Amino acid sequence: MDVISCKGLTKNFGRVKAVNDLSFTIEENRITGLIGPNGAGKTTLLKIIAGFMRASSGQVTVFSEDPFNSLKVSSNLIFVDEHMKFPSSLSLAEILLSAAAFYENWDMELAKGLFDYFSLDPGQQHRYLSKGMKSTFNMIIGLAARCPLTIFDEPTAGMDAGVRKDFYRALLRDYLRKPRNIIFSSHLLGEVEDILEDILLLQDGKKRLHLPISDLKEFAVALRGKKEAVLELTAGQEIYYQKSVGKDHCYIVIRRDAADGILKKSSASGVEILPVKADDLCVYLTNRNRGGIDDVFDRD
Ligand SMILES: Nc1ncnc2c1ncn2[C@@H]1O[C@H](COP(=O)(O)OP(=O)(O)OP(=O)(O)O)[C@@H](O)[C@H]1O
Repeated sequence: MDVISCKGLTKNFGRVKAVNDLSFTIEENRITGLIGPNGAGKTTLLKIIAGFMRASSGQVTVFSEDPFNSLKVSSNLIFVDEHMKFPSSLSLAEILLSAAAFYENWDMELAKGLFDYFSLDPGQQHRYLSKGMKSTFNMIIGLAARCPLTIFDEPTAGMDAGVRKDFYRALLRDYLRKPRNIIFSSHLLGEVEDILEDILLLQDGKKRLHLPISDLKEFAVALRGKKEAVLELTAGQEIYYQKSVGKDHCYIVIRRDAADGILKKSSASGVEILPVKADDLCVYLTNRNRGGIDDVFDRD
């Protein structure tokens, strides 16, 4: 069953198309990573899915309903981001108690376990938490709420590397115990790829890729060797990334399935075939300049 379905979804802000003709479906009980560079449209898409914002055109259904103004969607969803607000008079311990009364599937044991593990102070007020501690507390609410649709929009703002690692592990452990629909947005795939099942890669509001993470890891290959040999082998192929290596060598990334014939010829021409890491590939696919930052310096 599809939990989320979008067809031709578009959101305009004046002349900016934050979400541009987006079509995809998300099946039940998946952890999907929504990945893309700054301004790709991740938050806008998540807000439309959550029903906080109406699309300009196209269709979106969540649990088979239009999420905008839907009680069914809002009561089955939690949206975790750095802007989460709680009543300012409540302490953290009181917020946990109110959350327990509010969320049907709330797991207080999990909430308290994580709360103690991260050494949060029950008497503290949310607004006085440091940035990283605020994100940690919001993440605890997001996990313990055990909502059928759990959306994390860049949830790790301010968290140090150790807390981020613990959070990813906690998310995975809890998901395995209680599978549900989780969408997790991030600029960086590298840190989160081990917990994701699928990835939806956005660029300029458009879908660049939507596939299982295991397929993404096999999606492209790099050819490295003498410039003329690599250019000859990759002639006519769509090049995702290209850089010079030393004076007369180069490194070019192309799609693996386009490279079948090339792979056979490569050893004869002394060209190496290398795997491409999933997070590097996402950066290459969403970078407007095929040579990355080097393009700025290699103009002449
Ligand atoms: N309320 C708004 N009014 C006008 N433009 C907006 C508004 N919200 C978003 N935008 C624009 O829409 C585009 C997509 O923004 P969005 O915040 O969805 O991207 P994002 O992928 O979440 O970015 P980031 O990773 O930097 O948070 C950007 O060009 C942004 O400036």
